[in-house]
Amino acid sequence: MDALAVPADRHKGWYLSLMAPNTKGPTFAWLDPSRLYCNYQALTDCVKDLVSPFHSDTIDLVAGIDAMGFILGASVATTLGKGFLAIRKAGHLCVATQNQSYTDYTGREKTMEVRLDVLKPGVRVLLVDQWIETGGTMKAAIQLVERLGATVVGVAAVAIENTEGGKWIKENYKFSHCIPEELQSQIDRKYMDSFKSFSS
Ligand SMILES: O=P(O)(O)OC[C@H]1O[C@H](OP(=O)(O)OP(=O)(O)O)[C@H](O)[C@@H]1O
Ligand SMILES: Nc1ncnc2[nH]cnc12
Repeated sequence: MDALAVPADRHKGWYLSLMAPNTKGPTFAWLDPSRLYCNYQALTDCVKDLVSPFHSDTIDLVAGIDAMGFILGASVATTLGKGFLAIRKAGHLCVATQNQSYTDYTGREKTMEVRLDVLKPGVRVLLVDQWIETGGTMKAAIQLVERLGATVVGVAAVAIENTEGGKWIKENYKFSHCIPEELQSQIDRKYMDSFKSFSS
């Protein structure tokens, strides 16, 4: 599908067919949702789907995870009329931070960090990232927020894979994602049927 096209029938999750397949091998994530952000209607509908389960929740702040979680997180924050907090990969914040190490789908040990002067008891946070595969990244972000005494209201991502970690998040936190039930198995096998007709 043309990156900027908008179909007449915008069925649930229509924008997922804008995702590009990985052509670069196993050190990269397997699907590329960032192509859908190029399409204004796709990004708008995606963010609407992510916020919809949280309409009756009190949210003080949206936190997004470095790097692609910044795009969705900031869009979610402005849609909700809330501020945005960046959870960064370590080494970029020039202020006092709380750090958390974790392992993600690459199997490599990484560290993320968050500033100390925003999260505190009573602050209710919606965590946003682009994708949850092993759940290692999101679990580390949850730990960071909770170690500072703030509350995780919920977790939002374009997709939550049915891995052990993905299931743990779904069982323990309120969540939202954009994947219709009938497409979840394609997400879990990291190959969308729409890739068969994908042309860039
Ligand atoms: O559930 P996990 O196995 O922890 O993987 C999920 C993470 O992987 C991706 O980020 P990645 O670091 O690939 O890229 P980015 O910096 O471009 O967001 C994704 O956006 C999540 O942050
Ligand atoms: N399989 C995957 N597809 C897209 N983004 C990801 N981030 C982590 N794993 C991913």
